[in-house]
Amino acid sequence: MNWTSLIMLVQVFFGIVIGLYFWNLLKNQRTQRVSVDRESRKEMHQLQKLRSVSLNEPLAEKVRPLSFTDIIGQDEGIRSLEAALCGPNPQHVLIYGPPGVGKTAAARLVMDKAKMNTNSPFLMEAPFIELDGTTARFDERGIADPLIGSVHDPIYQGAGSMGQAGIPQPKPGAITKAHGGMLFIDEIGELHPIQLNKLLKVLEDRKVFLESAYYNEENMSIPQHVHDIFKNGLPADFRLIGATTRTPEEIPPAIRSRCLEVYFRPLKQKELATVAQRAAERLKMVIAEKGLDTVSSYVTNGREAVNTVQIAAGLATTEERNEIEVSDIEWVVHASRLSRRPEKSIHPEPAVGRVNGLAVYGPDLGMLLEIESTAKETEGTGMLTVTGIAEEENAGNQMRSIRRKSMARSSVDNVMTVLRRLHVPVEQYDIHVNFPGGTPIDGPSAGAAIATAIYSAVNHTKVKNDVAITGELSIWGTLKPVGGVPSKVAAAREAGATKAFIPADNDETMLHQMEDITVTPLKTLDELFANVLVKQDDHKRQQVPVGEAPSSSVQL
Ligand SMILES: Nc1ncnc2c1ncn2[C@@H]1O[C@H](COP(=O)(O)OP(=O)(O)OP(=O)(O)O)[C@@H](O)[C@H]1O
Repeated sequence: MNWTSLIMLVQVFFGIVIGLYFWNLLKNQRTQRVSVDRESRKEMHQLQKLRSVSLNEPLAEKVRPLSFTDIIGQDEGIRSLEAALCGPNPQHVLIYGPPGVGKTAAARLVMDKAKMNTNSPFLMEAPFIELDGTTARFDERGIADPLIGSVHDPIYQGAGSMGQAGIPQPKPGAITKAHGGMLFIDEIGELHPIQLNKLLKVLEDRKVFLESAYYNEENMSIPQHVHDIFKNGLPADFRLIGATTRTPEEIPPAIRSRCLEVYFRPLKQKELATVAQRAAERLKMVIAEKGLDTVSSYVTNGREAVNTVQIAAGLATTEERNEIEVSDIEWVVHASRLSRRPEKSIHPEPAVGRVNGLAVYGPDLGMLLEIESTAKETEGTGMLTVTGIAEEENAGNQMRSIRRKSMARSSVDNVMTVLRRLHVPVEQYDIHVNFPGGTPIDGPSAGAAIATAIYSAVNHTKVKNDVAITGELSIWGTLKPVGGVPSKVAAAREAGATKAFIPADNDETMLHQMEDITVTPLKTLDELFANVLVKQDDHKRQQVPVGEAPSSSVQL
């Protein structure tokens, strides 16, 4: 055997070895693919089997509002929503309101309404994307950001063929999916502050730039579309609808200033009964008037009304009835541990030391705030006791937080100064001011009402029972403007008051258009006393001893 044939033999040998290696590699790949295909077919079969099974439509779906007319009691909010989004120049919107009053239901319907307007920039195929602020996870490393989008870097498992080639892959977030349409973020106030800041930037730029340490613009193996995304950003031109149960003050001003603010209000008892009635109709059930009364006096919002009817309907159906009985509703309210709504209403008679103040306890949520005061003449210097208020409060924001004496307590001190200026001998009395009801009260807006209660107690003069008062009191005795006056006046009317006294600086035309209540703007405490205290002739002056509870006082 010569050298040539030996070399050929070696070449053939290596050729066979290399051939066998590649053949083996291919075989392995094929076997792998066959087993992946087999596995995938099995999974697909399983998936189809799962999809073939479906229960009937959940009751919650059956009663979901299908048009704006199905949403009860929110005409004003819906009107603002339509004005903001259904015209030729749609704007970003923030919807405030308590839980379960129809914010989500309205937001889901507004896109269809907008598309009906031929001048609307939303195309027929415009997307409506929903995201929940409470579950939109914030990931500092930006590996997965469902809101803004993220880049799947080649180091991560499952980066696929692009990953193996060292290519970073941009993954669009909700803002890009909503491009050309609307992005609805429920509970927007729960988003992480950094997410909110990023969102703000997107609202400005109408596109989003993603970043990756693995991106290199010189890298020719990176596909054209990836280069384009890193250079020009992903489109994100949408209109935002944010819904929140928080108050406007809790939402960053930068977001608020870019949005039209819309308010959904709590539902009144009658409206809750209508929601319950409609839910029963949609479930093809009959419900008696008394049943509706029971539902509406226990539930606090539309969702609770609908849920109560659904469970009661379930009870009736299992007993093959199509009528929901009062006992079904009673069973549900007790099983759900619902308690009867405390209906605040004015007292039937005027009394000494008892005043109807007004407060707000959430966006657009006003309430009648009872204030009571007693005054007992004393030998020495009188003592002042204030109960039912918050003792201290936290103010400021996340950057700077301060603790201060409660504003309600400070207003009582201001009141004492004003009364001394009016020559009311407050230091000769032990005075007790109480805010009954169990909710710690805070804020300065009850100043005028507190002054009336103390003045009334010291002078044994009754306060009219059908009047309600709001207004901060300056130490000079003037009434200063306060927030939430329309909802406070509405709450006063609901409670049966026929006259509301507000600071002159809060005077608005809409307040005078309210039915069943007269709204009077005032400048000073003197004017207030002249209007709200019962004028009595000296001989008729009531004989309630100082400090004794008025006859019509509530038992706590
Ligand atoms: N004003 C209403 N009119 C009719 N139905 C209502 C109303 N409010 C709530 N509902 C019923 O309650 C369900 C839940 O309401 P929705 O999700 O719109 O409330 P929400 O204000 O968005 O509450 P949350 O802040 O808790 O998300 C609705 O699908 C509807 O069946």
